[in-house]
Amino acid sequence: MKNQGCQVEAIGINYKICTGTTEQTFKIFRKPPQLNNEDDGEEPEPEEEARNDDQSSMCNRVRRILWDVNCVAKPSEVLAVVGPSGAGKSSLLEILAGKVRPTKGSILLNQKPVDKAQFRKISGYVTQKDILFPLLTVEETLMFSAKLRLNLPKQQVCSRVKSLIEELGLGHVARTRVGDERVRGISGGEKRRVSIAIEVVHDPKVLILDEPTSGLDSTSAMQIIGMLKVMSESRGRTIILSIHQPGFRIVKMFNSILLLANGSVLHHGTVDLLGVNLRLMGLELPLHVNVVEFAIESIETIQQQQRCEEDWQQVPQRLRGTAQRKKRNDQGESRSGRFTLQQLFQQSKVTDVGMINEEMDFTCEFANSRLREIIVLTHRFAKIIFRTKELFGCRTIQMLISGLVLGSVFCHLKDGLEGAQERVGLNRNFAAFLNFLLIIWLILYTANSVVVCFSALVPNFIVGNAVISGVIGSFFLFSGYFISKNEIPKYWIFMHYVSLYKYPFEGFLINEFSNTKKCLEYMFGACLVIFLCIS
Ligand SMILES: Nc1ncnc2c1ncn2[C@@H]1O[C@H](COP(=O)(O)OP(=O)(O)OP(=O)(O)O)[C@@H](O)[C@H]1O
Repeated sequence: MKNQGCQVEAIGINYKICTGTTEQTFKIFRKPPQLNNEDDGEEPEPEEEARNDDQSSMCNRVRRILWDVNCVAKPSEVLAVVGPSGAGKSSLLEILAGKVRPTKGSILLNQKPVDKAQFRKISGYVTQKDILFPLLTVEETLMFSAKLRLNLPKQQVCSRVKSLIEELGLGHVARTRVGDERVRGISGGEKRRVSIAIEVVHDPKVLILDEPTSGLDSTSAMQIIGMLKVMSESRGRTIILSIHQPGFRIVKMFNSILLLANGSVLHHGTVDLLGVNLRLMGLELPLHVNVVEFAIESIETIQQQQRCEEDWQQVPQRLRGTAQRKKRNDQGESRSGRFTLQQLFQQSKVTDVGMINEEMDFTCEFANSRLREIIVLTHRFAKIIFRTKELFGCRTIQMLISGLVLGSVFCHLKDGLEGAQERVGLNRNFAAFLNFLLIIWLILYTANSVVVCFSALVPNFIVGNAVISGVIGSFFLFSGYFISKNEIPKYWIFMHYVSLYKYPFEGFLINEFSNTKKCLEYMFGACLVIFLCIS
């Protein structure tokens, strides 16, 4: 595979979510609604129209998350997405990473529509929340990630992981378990670095990071962004990251900034350009505040001005012209030198797309075969299971008890036909079929309710897991499916009545066989026993 860069471009991204539904009945069978062009004032595209039709009946409240977002991230550059909390940074990154489908707009990779599957192979995405295996050590976590994503000899994989650990300042915790809220492990900042390392280990062409510096001290944050900067410059990688309150030195490392507020782009360009625009608007940068921080702080003003502008757009053109002339005379355009913030910010949109080679070769396979992936994943799973001593112990005890119970139930079973259930064709009757569906539906809901009930009662996942499999298993065992009520030893009979499977099982029998006059036992070709009813 050639060492080429990737330009990632977002064009006209709109993203809306449905926050209220009218029809809840079939919601579980559908994807969460993400609604379209209700207030666009634009013709929906065919695909959107279809989705709209499907969902419009369900959604009565739509929330706009992103609105006409355009941006470009070039190879060898770091694009920082900034903005206040809730501005839509994470949503945009999820869309760029192909995790979420936008309501409208497209993502281009080197000026071609992105192929999601291919993009996943050449990119890395670090989510805002650290999703790690608490029982693995830092080194093991990275080793498994490297083994899955690299097709290199073990020695090289080890040395790459070791150097990454050193580079990210994780050397002192390399052999410490990651941990979670139950078992104390590495710190929050160290977890953040591990999450980054997992995605960096295979050296992706495009790296998308959602707040990589959150929870880090300023030195560590500097170190991380510095590492990403080096990655982008030396290897031509494209880095897109979101960040809150970057320091002076960090801001200097960004090649371009995308300032978001309320899902709209207020600035897309260099940091210097952002400073120039703010000054042109009469917003003087205070001492000891960097330009990005100041721009975020000034967003209130921008939003106010936007609202004024929107109101202004409502005024008829004729009146607007008169008022405009009056305003110019009153203030003197050249004296103030002020433009609306929106106008100025829009001017700074990046237009220089640069020279990108559209013929870049992206055909690459996964690093390892499916078989090897399964082996690596099985190894990891086995390690985790072995380390979950409580779960391992509970499962072993549970298996032993189940074995003993099974043995005690079936040890006196008679040979021959007696006690065995006959399996014959189901009742071919529409009412019986509907009844069958109803029973299935009831079983599903009953099982669901039992699980929810036990999950509320037990203290944690491990105990819950063991209890629920034991309870469900014994319910199944004593339901009458394997052994009839009369054959169950007296000391276990209570379980038959407690079993939640007994009732649907009998319901099925009644539904399928009652009054069907099916023959249950033949002798010399003649029917001996007919299924009339079940008591
Ligand atoms: N699935 C969803 N359901 C409801 N609201 C959502 C959903 N996804 C995003 N939002 C809302 O969209 C807005 C933007 O969210 P997003 O997480 O993208 O913001 P952000 O800029 O990354 O915020 P922060 O910096 O706090 O992480 C928020 O107000 C959030 O509540």
